[in-house]
Amino acid sequence: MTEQQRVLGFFGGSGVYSMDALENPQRLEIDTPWGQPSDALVKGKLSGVDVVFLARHGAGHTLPPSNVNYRANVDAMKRAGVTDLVSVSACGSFRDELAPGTFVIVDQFIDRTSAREKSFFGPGFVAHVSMADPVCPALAFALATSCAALDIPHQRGGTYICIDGPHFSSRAESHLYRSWGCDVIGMTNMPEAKLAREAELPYASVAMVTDYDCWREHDGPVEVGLILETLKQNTANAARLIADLAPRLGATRRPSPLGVETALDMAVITPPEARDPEIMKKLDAVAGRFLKR
Ligand SMILES: CSC[C@H]1O[C@H](OP(=O)(O)O)[C@H](O)[C@@H]1O
Ligand SMILES: Nc1ncnc2[nH]cnc12
Repeated sequence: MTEQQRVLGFFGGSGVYSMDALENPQRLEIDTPWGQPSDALVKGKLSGVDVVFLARHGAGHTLPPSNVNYRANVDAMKRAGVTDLVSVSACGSFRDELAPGTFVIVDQFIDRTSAREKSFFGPGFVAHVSMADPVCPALAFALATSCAALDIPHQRGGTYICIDGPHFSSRAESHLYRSWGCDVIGMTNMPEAKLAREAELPYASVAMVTDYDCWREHDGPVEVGLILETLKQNTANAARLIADLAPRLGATRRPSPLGVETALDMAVITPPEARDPEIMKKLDAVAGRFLKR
């Protein structure tokens, strides 16, 4: 694959419900075979780069993490022509040095969610994509470089554990996740990152620390009120980060170093004659390239 036009997709998490800097914003009401995405997508330009934005929880934050239709969101991004996906998320921290306000450029995930649809595939079309390296290093590098250029406190790399929520963790769980080597905790990046890989979309996540979860001996429990205070500062930095990231990545792109754009070539196991035609119809966007080969 040679150079192609970039369309940079953003999932805005808690506190990031719009992208005011978008030039010529257009609302895209996209229906998908998996249901409705969280809201209308908004397409526009940032410094000459095509950008599509979607508020993950809806513009009024009406969807709890397990009710977000992750399949519809990723499928809608693909239908909107997105080529690269970046998540901007709030998270709790498991390390003293990752204080509220720090941005972690995640490179690994642990998926502890269960109450969610996790795959576009199933009976009639079986595929096993690799999640060994779930994050696109080129997107992660650009995010970290932007944070450095903007003096946003950040860490390159980190493991994000994803829980169902909506409850925050117990102290015992918080200690357990720390003992597993997790850096941050949130409720949304899984199965989003898995679905992005199935849809052959390079994915990266910036996890913005809002709190220390509840593992620190003398700290009280996590509370949404305290999180919202930190979110305001994080949201302002998220806007600066996005404004810097778009021109840094540029209007054209090269394939991800991980070969994400052809991930299905190595993953699909069901031969054409055994595939269920009904499922194939639903896969017209996410597996469009693979099915047309
Ligand atoms: C408001 S704190 C809990 C909430 O915030 C995070 O969401 P997102 O990743 O979309 O920013 C976290 O995962 C929870 O869903
Ligand atoms: N402590 C925490 N646990 C899970 N999700 C979060 N989002 C922000 N803070 C969080």
